[in-house]
Amino acid sequence: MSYPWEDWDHITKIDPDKDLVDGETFEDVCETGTDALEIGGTLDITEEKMERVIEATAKYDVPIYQEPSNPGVVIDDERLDGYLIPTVFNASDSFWITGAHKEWVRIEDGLDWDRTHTEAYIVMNPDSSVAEYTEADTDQSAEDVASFARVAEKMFGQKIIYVEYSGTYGDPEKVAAAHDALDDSTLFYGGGIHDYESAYEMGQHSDVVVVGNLLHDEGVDAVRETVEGAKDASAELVDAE
Ligand SMILES: CC(C)=CCC/C(C)=C/CC/C(C)=C/CC/C(C)=C/COP(=O)(O)OP(=O)(O)O
Ligand SMILES: O=P(O)(O)OC[C@@H](O)CO
Ligand SMILES: [Mg+2]
Repeated sequence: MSYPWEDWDHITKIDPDKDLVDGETFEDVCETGTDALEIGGTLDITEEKMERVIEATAKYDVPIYQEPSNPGVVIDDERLDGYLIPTVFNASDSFWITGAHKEWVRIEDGLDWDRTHTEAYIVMNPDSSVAEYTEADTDQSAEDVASFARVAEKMFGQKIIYVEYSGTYGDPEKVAAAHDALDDSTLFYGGGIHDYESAYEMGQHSDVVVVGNLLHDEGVDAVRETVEGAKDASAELVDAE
């Protein structure tokens, strides 16, 4: 079976609680060359805010996925290509590993399993709200990160492994260790990507780079540069094979 993210190099993560830069539109976001949009954030996500982003982005060619931060914010909307449901492998509170998922499945009947996929997060920035929220143990060496990645792929069948440094640029050595540990699963990297160089570097050590804050802080021109960095790194990896 093949999955859409196997062809992606770059994702733009849109926080429905934050605005775009003045004068920019969601059409501009869709024209950056990014391969997919992930809509979600940790704080203050409401149904109205989610719907507003879906409404504004669904008409373009770029696939859109919701990434819910808790079961209460999932939107049932045919225009979404699917749902990317996090599970945090290094959370201390099991609610963020399987508990929230159990609650979700218990309250929702008729989940669309064909459009529902999981992302195995390894949360690495202790100062991020996602680390606090999930009580993640971020003190992980490169070997630890690689081992989590391998466990996620081989023992838990995860198709997407996500090394998450949300808000800060990560350690390329740890990201590379996760990448090397995987056979077929797709490695997402996110955190602090802010220009061509940073996207290019992490693009060399992962399959897909995820860009979040930059869109809301700097805007679409900056995001476009990161698309170029990620695409150039990916093209080189393909050439090297
Ligand atoms: C079962 C369902 C439907 C949901 C559970 C989902 C889980 C386990 C969520 C855990 C938290 C998580 C990994 C959320 C994903 C989104 C994310 C990392 C957002 C980053 O949040 P920001 O609001 O940008 O905050 P920081 O950058 O400060 O971390
Ligand atoms: O906001 P940034 O630091 O780009 O991080 C992107 C993403 O991994 C957040 O979940
Ligand atoms: Mg963030």
